[in-house]
Amino acid sequence: MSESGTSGSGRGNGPRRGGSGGQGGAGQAGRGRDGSQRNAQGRERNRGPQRGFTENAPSQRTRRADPARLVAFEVLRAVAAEDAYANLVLPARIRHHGLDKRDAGFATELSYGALRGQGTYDAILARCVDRPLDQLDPAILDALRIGAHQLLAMRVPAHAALDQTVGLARAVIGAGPSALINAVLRKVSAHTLEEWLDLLLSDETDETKKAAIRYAHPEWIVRALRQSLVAHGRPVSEISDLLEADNAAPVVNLVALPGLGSLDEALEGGATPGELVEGSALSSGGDLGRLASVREGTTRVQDVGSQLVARAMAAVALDTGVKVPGTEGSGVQETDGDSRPGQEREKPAERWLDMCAGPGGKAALLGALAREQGATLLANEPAPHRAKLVRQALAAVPHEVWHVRTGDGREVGTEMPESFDRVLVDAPCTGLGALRRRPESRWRRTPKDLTDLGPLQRELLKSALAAVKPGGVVAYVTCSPHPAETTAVVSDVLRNRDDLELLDAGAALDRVSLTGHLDAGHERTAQLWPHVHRTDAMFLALIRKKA
Ligand SMILES: C[S@@+](CC[C@H](N)C(=O)[O-])C[C@H]1O[C@@H](n2cnc3c(N)ncnc32)[C@H](O)[C@@H]1O
Repeated sequence: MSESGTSGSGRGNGPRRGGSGGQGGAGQAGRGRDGSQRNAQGRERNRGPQRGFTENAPSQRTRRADPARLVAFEVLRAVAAEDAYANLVLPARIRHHGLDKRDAGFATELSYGALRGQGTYDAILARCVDRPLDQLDPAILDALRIGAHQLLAMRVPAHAALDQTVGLARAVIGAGPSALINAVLRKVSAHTLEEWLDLLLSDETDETKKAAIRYAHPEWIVRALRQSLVAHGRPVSEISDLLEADNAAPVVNLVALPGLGSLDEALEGGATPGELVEGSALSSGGDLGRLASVREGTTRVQDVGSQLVARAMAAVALDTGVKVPGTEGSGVQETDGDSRPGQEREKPAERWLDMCAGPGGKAALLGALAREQGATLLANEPAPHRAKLVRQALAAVPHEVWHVRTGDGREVGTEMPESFDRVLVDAPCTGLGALRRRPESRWRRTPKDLTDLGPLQRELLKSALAAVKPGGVVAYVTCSPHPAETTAVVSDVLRNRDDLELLDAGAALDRVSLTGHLDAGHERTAQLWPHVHRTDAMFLALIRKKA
């Protein structure tokens, strides 16, 4: 453990309401660098004027960069300057600097929290800097964001947050800016996060602007998520819970590939059985590489929402032309014509297609399910490096079950018409339903992404509908709840087509869930939510081509 006050890390969250700023986490009592005592929640910090800063001038303070803070700073710099993804840069920087487990946790919390909370922190910093933030050197601004997150949302003693952030700036930006950083962070530390929010929001009447600052989301995303709640039949009053859920670090979910993997080792190691879908568990944290089944690839990290939609696609009834009266369109109650007693016929193996497979999370689960059901899977992905990841993901599934195609999904419908029994279109989307997973993405996305992706999403769905056999089912999935990429795509593509029927996706999800009542369905499509189901906001529509 470093001596730099990193022992007081909170959980991997963005800014939170509440004076202590921290919730959850180990919260052990400890002594800071200056010997000050912290209680179990680290609450000696955030006391405004009472806090005992060292009176040293910045030039007399720490001159070295604490490795955990340096990692966080490098992550923020790579995200801002190189358009990097934090979740890819962070592990590489942690390895490069050889951080131990605890410092790695601190660096994760600091970098993810500072990135998620950027909107709130920038609003606070703007009150503490004597010029517009965009006139600051971007590296200084990133150092200030790191300092603000420590001061306002982590259980780091204020003096350590200041001293170490100034030390970091001296080491990596230069001596000049350290006085500015010191002065600004002192101003930031004069209030708790809740006090800052009161100050910032006291004169604000616009509810969108208020939510944007309080929950650190761009205003357009606040509006988009409100619209999404309404479109999927949920009360708009849930918006605060949804925005707050985006700021919580997601628990790592595991899936044991059916028929191939086992969760025993994970459960013995402290994982908790998943409550929503069979074969899943909530990881107890730590290095998952310690689990042999994870190393083999038979147990994988996968959001429960992804597991549910993949299982629903694999389980939904195909239209074999034999109907049970009163169950038309349910997608779950029709009998399989081939399985009637006394009339058994050799059933040809089903062919499944995962049209947008990279990096292969759902393909691995579908491959395992296909093996169990005697089906085969074609996993398609146009980007060669992602197609390689799909092969790696599928490596644990016997090779005769699957094949990876590197190509454009829009061409599959014409190249392989009416060839597949089940098709998954996990369409490229804005990812507005997975903001908690990608801390920087909310600041990177723009409303234009929604309009740009629309034509591709429609073409992929049309291609899938051309590729599916009569009686077969297409699952259209996004990790976004926005109506422009969910319900609007489905209704546009289904318009004027009497050969297609929308199955009840909510019922199909219920059927593969452990609870049997997810309450995700609305007008025959289904939407999962981080604040309701603790999953990514996955959308599912199931479209069957009439036999
Ligand atoms: C949401 S991701 C799929 C995630 C994947 N199903 C999984 O569970 O790991 C969308 C994928 O679609 C791919 N994609 C983009 N354009 C495509 C196209 N024209 N045809 C097929 N796939 C495409 C992207 O490269 C990306 O890998």
